[in-house]
Amino acid sequence: MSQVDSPRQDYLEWDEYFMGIAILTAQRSKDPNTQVGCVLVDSRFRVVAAGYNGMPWGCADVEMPWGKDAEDPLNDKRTFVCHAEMNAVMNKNCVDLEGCRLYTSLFPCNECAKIVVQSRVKEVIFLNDRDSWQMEASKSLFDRVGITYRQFEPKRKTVTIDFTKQY
Ligand SMILES: Nc1ccn([C@H]2C[C@H](O)[C@@H](COP(=O)(O)O)O2)c(=O)n1
Ligand SMILES: [Zn+2]
Repeated sequence: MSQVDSPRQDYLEWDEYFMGIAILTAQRSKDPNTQVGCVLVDSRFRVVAAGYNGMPWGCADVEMPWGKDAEDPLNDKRTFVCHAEMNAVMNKNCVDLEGCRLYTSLFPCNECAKIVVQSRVKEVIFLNDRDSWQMEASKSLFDRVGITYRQFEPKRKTVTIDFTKQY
């Protein structure tokens, strides 16, 4: 058996690891159009929260609207769905989120930005962005209060999870 005395080089970097968890978390979402995942990480690189977009607790997914109906807000998912970021903050397993980093697969909307600010998160790392007034409002809010944000720049294209492999 061959022995090596040097550490692995191909390990995941922190950003890849946490964004990977956010993307995996998004796979729990029932939204047929867009699945978003979010992870909160403390200053000691511990995951303290995770969330994905979904209907509020107790709502039967099959009874809720999943489309966007501009005519009838009661038949529009946007009226009801809880965003990944909000769910992550609500699900935190620590007392407060001051100084935490937030990893999200989609830039936070203006409503979640308010929650992010109030939680004293210090940095937002996002995978994708949208050209919308909601995201623009979030950026102006983050700029005002000094929350930094940056797009995740992957060094690798894929991370494979193979349930059939022996780990
Ligand atoms: N930062 C965000 C942005 C959006 N979401 C959720 C809200 C909806 O469930 C979905 C977007 O649906 P679409 O407009 O693409 O039909 O993503 C979120 O959780 N976090
Ligand atoms: Zn939001």
